[in-house]
Amino acid sequence: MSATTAHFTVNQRFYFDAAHTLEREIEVEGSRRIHGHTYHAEVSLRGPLDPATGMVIDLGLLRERLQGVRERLDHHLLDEVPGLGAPTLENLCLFIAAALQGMQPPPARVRVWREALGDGCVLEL
Ligand SMILES: Nc1nc2c(c(=O)[nH]1)N=C([C@H](O)[C@H](O)COP(=O)(O)OP(=O)(O)OP(=O)(O)O)CN2
Ligand SMILES: [Zn+2]
Repeated sequence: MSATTAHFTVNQRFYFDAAHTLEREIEVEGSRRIHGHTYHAEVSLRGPLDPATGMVIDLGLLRERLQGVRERLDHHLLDEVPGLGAPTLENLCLFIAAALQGMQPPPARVRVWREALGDGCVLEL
């Protein structure tokens, strides 16, 4: 396979601590009470190599964008974050993907998980 036709997937991770409430059909009381989680997120971008740079994208550029996303989530009450909707793992994946609109290459996968609970969500784009 030649370096000019190959596609690569590059990743960047970040984490944030946030509080939320959630309307659920089970564990109703505890979920309605404000409580917090440490969330982890990983974004994957997939694209060809730029032969001039030897990179799909400079990961520093992705880190800068993700820092902006992190600032909108870290130490926030997720219920109040504009554009998020119900503060679920699924909506966090969509929120992060939307915040990366216009990136080249575009995000191919966004994963959000809560390590302590062992639950997570993957958005394949
Ligand atoms: N499909 C989804 N299901 C659930 C989500 C979600 O985002 N997507 N989220 C939750 C809640 O966030 C919930 O807080 C997690 O609940 P639970 O597993 O009960 O964990 P605790 O908060 O009770 O964990 P502690 O052990 O107390 O830290 C549920 N479902
Ligand atoms: Zn929760």
